[in-house]
Amino acid sequence: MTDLDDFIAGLPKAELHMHIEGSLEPELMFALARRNKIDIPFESVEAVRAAYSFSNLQDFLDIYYQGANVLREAEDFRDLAIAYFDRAEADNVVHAEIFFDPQTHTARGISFATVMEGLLAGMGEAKERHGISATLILCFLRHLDEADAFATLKAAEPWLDRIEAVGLDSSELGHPPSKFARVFDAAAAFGLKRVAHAGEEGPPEYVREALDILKIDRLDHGNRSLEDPELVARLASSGMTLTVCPLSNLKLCVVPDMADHPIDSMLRAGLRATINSDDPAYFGGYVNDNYRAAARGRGLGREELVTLARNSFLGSFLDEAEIARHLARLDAYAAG
Ligand code: HPA
Ligand SMILES: [Zn+2]
Repeated sequence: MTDLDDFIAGLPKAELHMHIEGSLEPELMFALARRNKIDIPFESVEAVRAAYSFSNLQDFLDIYYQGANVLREAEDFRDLAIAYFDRAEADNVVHAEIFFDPQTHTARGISFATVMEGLLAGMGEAKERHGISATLILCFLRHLDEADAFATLKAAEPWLDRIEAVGLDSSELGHPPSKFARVFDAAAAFGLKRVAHAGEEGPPEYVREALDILKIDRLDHGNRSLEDPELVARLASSGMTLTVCPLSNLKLCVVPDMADHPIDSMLRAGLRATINSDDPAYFGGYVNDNYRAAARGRGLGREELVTLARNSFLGSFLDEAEIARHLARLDAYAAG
């Protein structure tokens, strides 16, 4: 490990863009398949990993939804969450705002309650064991229709005190944010915060829709905003947080090479960019791997790394006092 790797390892950070179903490692996939007596179309853990070669977002999503099929019981969701938090603790993640995709499970006959009970149990144990605070972001699958999203919001009603925000994920192209205008309005009326994936593969116009129509509090990915200088200026002046995912961008061919990643351009443009792992089991690394890959690819130094970690707290949905507490720790670390 280099000095910079060590510095990244010790940096206190929040993770704001991580799909819990995307943290399902092949080893756990096999263990759950065995426990639940489910056939999976792979011979070995190595064969699963070998299948993780993607040329775009849809390529990945097809295999990601297939992987989630082993998740059946509340205990499975708990085990999944615990595995993520154990790994996150090793990366000095002190706070995590986690996406989950209820429709991936309810469509298979798994109840909303089963998913919630399992995830909440894992989050409770993470708090106890590691002191990691965590909240949940319910993502609507944008390839499904508005009625399905509304049914999901309805199923979430008994759990709203344990859900921080709604989000929007899955196949972006052809499914603009405006498709979910009324669902996001309804979520806002429940007092939920709003985030959306936009500008990963979709055009800058989708980012504008997410801002103007969904009234998002945070932008997931947002890479293609950079094609539109006026949009960049707007995102910068409004202090919008972008949850950027470097290894995901590389694996899904959003960037051709880490040397071409725009993370430092984003910072120079005044954007509040953060670094996150997206789907760590599928993209070859957890959050510190993402910091390291970006640092190597773009020659980031300590100052930029501290800014990225600072942004992760500033962009979180924690209250001001908690943010101040985390920033004081971060400043103490950065001062050596
Ligand atoms: O990066 C992503 N984009 C869209 N949907 C997703 N679902 C999991 N990860 C992603
Ligand atoms: Zn994502």
